[in-house]
Amino acid sequence: MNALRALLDTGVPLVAVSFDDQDAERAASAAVEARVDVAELRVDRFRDTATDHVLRQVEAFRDLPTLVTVRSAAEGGDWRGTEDERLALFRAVAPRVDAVDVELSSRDILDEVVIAAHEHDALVVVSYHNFDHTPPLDELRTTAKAARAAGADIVKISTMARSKADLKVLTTLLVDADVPEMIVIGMGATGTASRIFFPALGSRLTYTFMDAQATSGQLDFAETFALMRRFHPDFAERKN
Ligand SMILES: O=C1C[C@@](O)(C(=O)O)C[C@@H](O)[C@@H]1O
Repeated sequence: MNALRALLDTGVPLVAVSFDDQDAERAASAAVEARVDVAELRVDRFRDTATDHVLRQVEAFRDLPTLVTVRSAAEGGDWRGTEDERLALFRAVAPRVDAVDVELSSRDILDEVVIAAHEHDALVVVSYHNFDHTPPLDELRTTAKAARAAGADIVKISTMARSKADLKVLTTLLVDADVPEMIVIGMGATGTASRIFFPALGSRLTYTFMDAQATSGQLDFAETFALMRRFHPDFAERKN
């Protein structure tokens, strides 16, 4: 059974920590010790993206559910290789991870990534990021539906929240979701509340960091863990 799916099936909100490839064995044992739910490996931030190296990093996190992200530059990531190389990496990790995250805008490889992941029972997060602003609700709904239609097991929408109105748009998107599984994140300082409170409205995963902050508005793991315990009784119970 896919370990991430089993966790999602409990319905309890999950906390992910994003990692690069620095000292993976140490980072992985710290994550297990801290009771992290999901390790997001940000392969686009690795110093080395050779397949063997990437597979060794994945192996280092074997005791945790793993989610591999190779974020395109177009959506704020550090990937500088070709789309063929990116697809090859997704194919190489698919048999060894619980999930992959691929952007809806990565049209040239999206279908192939979904096929490769599903062939190996890995879940697919189809994502949309907007580091500039939060688009209107209708537009986000269309994006979420397109992500679902593309084969997403989980649709992730992450946009820069600059106002309460933006948070309202994201809240409505999440609450009135007509796609089943969603992760919704408001980035930036105004969005920070969403990282703790959207899980109460059904957002499945909140992202944190242990070493270096990955995105503006993120809280570190320790603070997130404490706040999640404080505001989510089911989370507190699972982490007792
Ligand atoms: O897309 C997301 C969410 C994120 O950007 C955040 O704002 O927490 C962090 C990324 O690592 C992850 O892939």
